[in-house]
Amino acid sequence: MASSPSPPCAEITRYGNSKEEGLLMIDLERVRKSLIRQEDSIVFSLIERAKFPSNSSLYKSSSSSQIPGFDGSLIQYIVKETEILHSKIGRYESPEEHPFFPDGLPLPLIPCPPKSPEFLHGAASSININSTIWKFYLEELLPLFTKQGDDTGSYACTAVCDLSCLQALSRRIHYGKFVAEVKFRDAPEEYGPAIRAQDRDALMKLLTFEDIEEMVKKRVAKKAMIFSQEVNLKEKDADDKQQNCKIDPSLLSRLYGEWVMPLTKLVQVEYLLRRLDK
Ligand SMILES: O=C(O)C(=O)C[C@]1(C(=O)O)C=C[C@@H](O)C=C1
Repeated sequence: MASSPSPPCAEITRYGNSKEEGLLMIDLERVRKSLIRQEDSIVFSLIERAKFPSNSSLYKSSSSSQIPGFDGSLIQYIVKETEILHSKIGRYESPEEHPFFPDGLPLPLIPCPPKSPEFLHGAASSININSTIWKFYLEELLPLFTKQGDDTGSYACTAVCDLSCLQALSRRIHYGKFVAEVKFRDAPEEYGPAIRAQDRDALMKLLTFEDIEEMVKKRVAKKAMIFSQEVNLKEKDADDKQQNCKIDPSLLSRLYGEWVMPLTKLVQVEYLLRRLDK
């Protein structure tokens, strides 16, 4: 009975025989499953980025001086140009995707499937915190999990890895919109008064589950350890596995505890504040 979703959301399935009766089925368990799956992409993309040194010149304006007519760093150039291409093929028609440089993006050149009933409130499209994600990634995260060094020969590959990391983090953090919508639908009588009072603190309290956050932090650290092991056919002991990690597992739990979950919650609050807008 399930037909493919439209716009192309990876995780949301539309049920029903016709467009009119189609219902978007999504619950907290399903949303959390998606967040768990997205952890894999984040951990893998960070492992890939950690192969290269910090390459800090890549993030300075001078790095793109040879590109005519472009004012910005090489990483900005690569992300901007990639987003132009992705926009032409309809990537940003999906409510799960958010560009880092939204101004002046071209419309899709290929036909996008007709829109099914929106799951999110219309105000969702006005929420994009990628400028905050960009800043924390470049200024706080990169110095933590890359080794100091400059290798001009690897700039392009480094930037491509940065792009994957940024996109994976952005998708996960903005997924807070879906989490918030599900929570609101589950308990409108609890969220309604806080929304009408525009009470950020009350909303934050309502949507926070500390036990889940602890579990998430432990799980991502474990994933970092497992995914970044050298796979060896000979059995290794646990200490050995820990030492050979390509990325420090405790960094992953710190990343989630200090940035990923707080920013996901910020997106949830921003969304809920607008949830009853007409
Ligand atoms: O699972 C939830 O309920 C969420 O809102 C997601 C999330 C997270 O970002 O992982 C955020 C807030 C909660 O405190 C727990 C976890």
